[in-house]
Amino acid sequence: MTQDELKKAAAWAALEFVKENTIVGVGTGSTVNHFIDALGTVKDTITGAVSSSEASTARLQALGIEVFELNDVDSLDVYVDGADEINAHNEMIKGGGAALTREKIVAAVAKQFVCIVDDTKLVDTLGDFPLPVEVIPMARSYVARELLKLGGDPVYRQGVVTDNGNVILDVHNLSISNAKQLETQINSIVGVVTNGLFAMRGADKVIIGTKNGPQIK
Ligand SMILES: O=C[C@H](O)[C@H](O)[C@H](O)COP(=O)(O)O
Repeated sequence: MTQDELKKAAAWAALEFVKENTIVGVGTGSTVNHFIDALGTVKDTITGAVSSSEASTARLQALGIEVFELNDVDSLDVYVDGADEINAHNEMIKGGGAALTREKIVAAVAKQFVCIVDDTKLVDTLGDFPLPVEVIPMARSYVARELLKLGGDPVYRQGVVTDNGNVILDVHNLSISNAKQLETQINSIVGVVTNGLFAMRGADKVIIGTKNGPQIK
């Protein structure tokens, strides 16, 4: 099976966590795109979706799924999203597609975070994937200097502007032994909007696409 087929298998398996007559929290990325396709097949049984990016919103609406503003929704039963890396504690690096901040906000509202990944995303230690940090544009150089002090090598993601009008620094060469601590530490740098560590609020369930079929843990 190709990596994309593994992503698709994990994404479709997430339908089992979607309850009738609810609003579903929807993440961003190539794995989630398969989930949106799956959601399209049950669109008449759900109330709609809250989206974590302009890209996912466009895809949901193209399938005729109503997209609600998060501010108009009190709670979400489930949030389904992919990850760039995930460890055995269900802590993740996300933001490869620059959608990390809205993803973290929608995830915070959801009762359950279901992470959908192919098995190449499983790691022992987070940090091989460069950690995305969303930064207010005028703070970019200052934040980069502070990230250097933490032992990382920040690289400006040229040409990328987030849905919130900000920029991304990708921090290379981090070997992350305490993800919760680093998440908090980076978020406390002035000018950082948020970083792509999802450790304080990790995944509750993980669906892994494997060649033997989707595994849920
Ligand atoms: O900003 C993007 C998101 O965090 C994605 O969920 C993450 O990058 C995984 O994306 P993909 O499913 O395309 O590997």
